[in-house]
Amino acid sequence: MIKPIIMGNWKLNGSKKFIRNILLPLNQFLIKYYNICTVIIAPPILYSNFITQTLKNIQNNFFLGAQNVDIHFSGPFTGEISPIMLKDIGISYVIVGHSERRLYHQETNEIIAKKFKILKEENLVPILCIGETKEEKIFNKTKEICKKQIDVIFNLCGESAFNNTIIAYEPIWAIGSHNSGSPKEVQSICHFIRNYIKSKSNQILKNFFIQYGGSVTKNNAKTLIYQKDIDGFLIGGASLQVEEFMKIIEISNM
Ligand SMILES: O=C[C@H](O)COP(=O)(O)O
Repeated sequence: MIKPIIMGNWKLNGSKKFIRNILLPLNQFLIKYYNICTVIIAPPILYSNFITQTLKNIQNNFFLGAQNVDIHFSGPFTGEISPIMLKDIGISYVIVGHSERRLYHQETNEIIAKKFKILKEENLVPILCIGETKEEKIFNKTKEICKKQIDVIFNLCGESAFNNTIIAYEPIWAIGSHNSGSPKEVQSICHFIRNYIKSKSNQILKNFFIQYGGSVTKNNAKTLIYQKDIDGFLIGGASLQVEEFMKIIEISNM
């Protein structure tokens, strides 16, 4: 069995107090899971330094991630953060293509592919979010949408694009909805995604993982993580509650 990769995406939430309350106990808790589980937290990026200072002895299985990156390495791009800067402050994993970025910041598949590419050039691990809207699901277009979101990456980055990467399958209708979709249904899409990526990769795919995201809680984590093609979770709301998040980590390692 592979080590589950559990990521908390804090989105636009957090404060110094919140970090102390959540991350100090979480860091301690992770001692138990040394070497059997990878946990990543993506806070608002400006807190990264405060987090490393506060935690001091950060566990080896605990990483900081970022929620976004720019498509440039440097230059006159006000308000942006480059992959070089992320690497410089010790970030290893970066979310790209989250549906909230696609929706509220007009990020197209093409922009997302550029972000994916620049991260790979800096040897950072992109976590590419893909998934369909409710309407697309109703019209049975889930696979078509996922394919499209994947193809644009292959087109820009070549056949080895998905080595050392993660795809987070996040159906948009499931995000923050208290409805994760049935584990069987999620498994079947994750299986499709893995096979599709394998079929388009020119060589044996190395270090490629699939996370599921969308209303993951301690109540549904167990049946979801038991699915063959779900290697971990990308968690929003439940990552903001320390007890709940720790329970999900515990369940994912049973
Ligand atoms: O990045 C995380 C996802 O958007 C899932 O959010 P959620 O767990 O609150 O549904």
